[in-house]
Amino acid sequence: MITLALSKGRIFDDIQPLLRAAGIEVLDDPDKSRKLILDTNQPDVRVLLVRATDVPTYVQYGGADIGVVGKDTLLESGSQGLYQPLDLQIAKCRISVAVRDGFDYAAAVRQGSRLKVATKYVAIARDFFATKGVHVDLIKLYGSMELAPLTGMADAIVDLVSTGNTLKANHLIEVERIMDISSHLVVNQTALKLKQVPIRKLIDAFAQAIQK
Ligand SMILES: Nc1ncnc2c1ncn2[C@@H]1O[C@H](COP(=O)(O)OP(=O)(O)OP(=O)(O)O)[C@@H](O)[C@H]1O
Ligand SMILES: O=P(O)(O)OC[C@H]1O[C@H](OP(=O)(O)OP(=O)(O)O)[C@H](O)[C@@H]1O
Repeated sequence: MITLALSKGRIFDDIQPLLRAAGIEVLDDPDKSRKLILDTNQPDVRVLLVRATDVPTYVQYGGADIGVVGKDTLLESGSQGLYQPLDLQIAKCRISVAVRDGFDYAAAVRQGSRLKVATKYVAIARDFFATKGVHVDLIKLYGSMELAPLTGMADAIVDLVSTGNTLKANHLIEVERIMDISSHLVVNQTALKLKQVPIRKLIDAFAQAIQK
């Protein structure tokens, strides 16, 4: 049995074409069912639905053999002991710094001001600003980061950007791109040894499908 950990929503949706290319059809619809273990058309492949941030944990501790997770989550929460064989090139976005329209970020950086930065990505933000030599006070949030500059709680946010619509709708401007993000395949190292043939087969099928 191969157990694949996926998060509901964007990653679940975007991985479907790659699963199909590997001959795997998920039989349940996570939007219609409350089931957390989903069957597939392959009797020896099942899908676990977990929170995006929990995917590395399930794979690390062997609750799942493989998983699909954003690079942002891997960088932020660590990827200890995980084999990362493939960039799946799905759920593509970038992680950026954004400020309220009208806030002079360049001047603040130039003057060496201490910036208040709100983010879910504290580790990534700390690294980024440390490399730039910018002093920051980091405020950890779990969502709706856009509100922090709007309410005066922070000068800037570090968050994911894709179309830019969320920033635009909240009168925020992207001022720096920290890095590009996509989702990666992560594999439990013991599972890779014990179930080498089916896992390699799956990795190869995904790799081929990505190239098409
Ligand atoms: N707007 C976006 N466009 C493309 N990819 C995105 C976007 N937002 C997030 N992602 C990617 O998809 C992954 C999963 O995002 P999703 O919104 O499903 O979970 P989450 O809400 O970030 O996690 P959690 O439920 O654990 O809080 C993110 O880690 C990121 O890599
Ligand atoms: O540039 P855009 O295309 O507007 O995408 C960016 C938005 O996408 C993500 O939120 P998501 O849609 O995952 O909502 P959530 O964080 O509340 O889950 C991210 O946190 C941004 O808010």
